[in-house]
Amino acid sequence: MAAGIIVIITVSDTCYKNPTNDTSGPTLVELVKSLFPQSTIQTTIIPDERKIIEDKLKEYCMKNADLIITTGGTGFSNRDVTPEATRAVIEKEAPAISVALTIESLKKTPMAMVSRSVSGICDKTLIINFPGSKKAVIECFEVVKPILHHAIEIIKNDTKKVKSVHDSMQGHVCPHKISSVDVTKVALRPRESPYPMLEMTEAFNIVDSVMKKWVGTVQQVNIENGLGYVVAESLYAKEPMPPFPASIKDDVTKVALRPRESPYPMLEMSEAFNIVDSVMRKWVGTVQQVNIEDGLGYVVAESLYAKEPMPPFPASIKDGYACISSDGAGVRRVRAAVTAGDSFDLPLQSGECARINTGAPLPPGADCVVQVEDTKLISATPDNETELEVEILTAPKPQQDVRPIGFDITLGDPLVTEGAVLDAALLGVLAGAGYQNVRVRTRPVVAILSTGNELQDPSEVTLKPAHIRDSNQTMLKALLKEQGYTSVCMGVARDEAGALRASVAAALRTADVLVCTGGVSMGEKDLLKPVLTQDFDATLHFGRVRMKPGKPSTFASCQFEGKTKYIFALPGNPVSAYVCCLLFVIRALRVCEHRNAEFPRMRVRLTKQFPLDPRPEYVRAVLKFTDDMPSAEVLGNQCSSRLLSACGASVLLEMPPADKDLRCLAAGTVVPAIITGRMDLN
Ligand SMILES: Nc1nc2c(c(=O)[nH]1)N[C@H]1C(S)=C(S)[C@@H](COP(=O)(O)OP(=O)(O)OC[C@H]3O[C@@H](n4cnc5c(N)ncnc54)[C@H](O)[C@@H]3O)O[C@H]1N2
Ligand code: MOO
Ligand SMILES: [Mg+2]
Repeated sequence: MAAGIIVIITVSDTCYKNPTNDTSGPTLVELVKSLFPQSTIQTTIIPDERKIIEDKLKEYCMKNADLIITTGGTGFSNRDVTPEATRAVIEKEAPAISVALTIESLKKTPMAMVSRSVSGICDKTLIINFPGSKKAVIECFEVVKPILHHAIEIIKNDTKKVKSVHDSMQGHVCPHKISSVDVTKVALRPRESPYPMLEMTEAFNIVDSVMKKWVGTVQQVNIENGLGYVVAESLYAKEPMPPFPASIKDDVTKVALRPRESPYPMLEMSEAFNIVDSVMRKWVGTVQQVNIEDGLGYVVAESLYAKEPMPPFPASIKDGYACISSDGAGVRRVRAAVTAGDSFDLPLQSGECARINTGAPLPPGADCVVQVEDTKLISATPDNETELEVEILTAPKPQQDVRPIGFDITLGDPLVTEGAVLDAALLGVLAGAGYQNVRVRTRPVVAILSTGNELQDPSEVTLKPAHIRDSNQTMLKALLKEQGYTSVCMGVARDEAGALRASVAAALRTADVLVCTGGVSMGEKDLLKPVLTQDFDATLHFGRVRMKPGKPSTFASCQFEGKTKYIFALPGNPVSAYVCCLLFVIRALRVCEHRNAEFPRMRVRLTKQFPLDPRPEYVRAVLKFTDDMPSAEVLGNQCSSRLLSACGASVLLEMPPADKDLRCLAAGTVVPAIITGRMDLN
């Protein structure tokens, strides 16, 4: 066997702190040396940290080590995580090795039962876990010794096909076919692609296994900028939430004069939606110009047409030879070469061809392209740098493998029509068509305001008695961003008429649409509705909706400094704010842009039974796509204060209200789901 790299990793907190404690590592080195005298043996000592173990294993797999033997961290204690780290790195498990180790070790000691060794293969590397003691290492090595050479040999041989693809992906040429080809010798280039044609599944597996070895690190982001990142640590509640017992209903005993019934009629959802639509439709948007770099998600306000055809010249679809089709099959003189970006003016004559590349313009006179695979080299210059004659093996048809002028886009074709939403492909089309700027419909400026005497800034470490941190501003800003809208945060207003008045005025000065949370229900500190009506002369379009969560949802508009402003005063409970922002605010913003305001819906199957509320309920859930119909897993307790119930949600299940005949939906019931989030969050 060719000499390779063999790695011994000692996994142990104590040896890491003091390497002189390591006896099993050096013992293993001696054993390995005697079996693989030609190999390079590398050793390292690392602590019992899963991420560090994984990264070390990946690092040596990347270096194409033949064998990695770990010693330590296989037991039952909390810190023993070597098997878990190994399992995360290997692509194929080799369970028989671990079984053999266990059987043989059990003959010596029942303690073998508390070793959880894992063995397996990652690409070209065999990884085996040994326990941590010197004695165990000697015994285990005896067990695997007879198979090591053979196992390593098989793993190496089996990877030929994969290796050629790995190499080509890494910019190396495929070794067994064209490693000797000098790219300047055009005449010697292969007439068949040397790269094996993989099936999609093979390609996916290779991408996965190569990318799995990417050794990422961990970085810290501020929660303001965290949207979409994958969390690298588990975080735990430092305080209970709420930190004090909170009454579900306000204490009504002390404030003699407030109404005992809400004066706001309870609207049905359909009525509330109709009101949002009809009020927001009156928003008079204008048109603004954006650079295509910033255009993603905007609604186009003008139709744009192609100013040039695409391609602007007849272009080759293949790497091959531009020919005259009426010449038929047979030998041609290779008159010249045209690569992409070149132009070529001299017309081809009968009996001639020009070497041509994909995307290059056809020379005048040529009317077809013959791909290189369908040709044979007849003669070349002695240095092989130029082809002189090639044989066209099959008679070409006119226009074969040619994209004529305007094939993709004809001059004057509509590229984008008014009302389209700019996505990645459209922006690419505009870039390709020479449009740098595009006129789009303006969007209302959105401001977010939290209200509540109990709220502290999220950055504050210590909570004052009876206080909580403001989660709504951060959440709503990110939620709007997820849905494609920007917003500005206006801070927290105290539950006092003067403070609310000042904060609302500041927000309305900045924004067209104000989204505020809290202070809209029945408590004596719920002052937002009276402040809006009395101080801003606002029209309350609705103040209560039959929905859960979100019952006291409020929508108002007013004139402020000569402009119409719109206020969504959402309930303070974080989940109510989350759901109502999706259902009302996003809807309103889409109406302003004259877009389809409805989220798409799909039918999904409940995995568990669900008790119904008297109000129609919007239940946060994730979807699993294991069956014909997606199944919906409800994200735990749906209390409107528990924002964890919205974490990772991709849908809001539309649950019907309970009635006397139907109080609970059985598992398996099909319900409509409003698609509000991404389906691929883990
Ligand atoms: N007597 C009644 N009491 C309540 C009713 C009712 O019909 N009759 N409705 C309940 C419902 S339903 C909801 S929802 C809430 C809505 O309350 P408000 O909109 O008045 O909001 P607040 O009272 O200010 O706060 C409610 C809850 O949310 C917490 N909160 C507020 N803002 C934030 C924030 N920015 N970040 C995190 N948490 C926040 C606040 O501390 C409260 O716990 O009213 C019920 N009461
Ligand atoms: O409507 Mo509230 O949002 O049920 O908790
Ligand atoms: Mg309240």
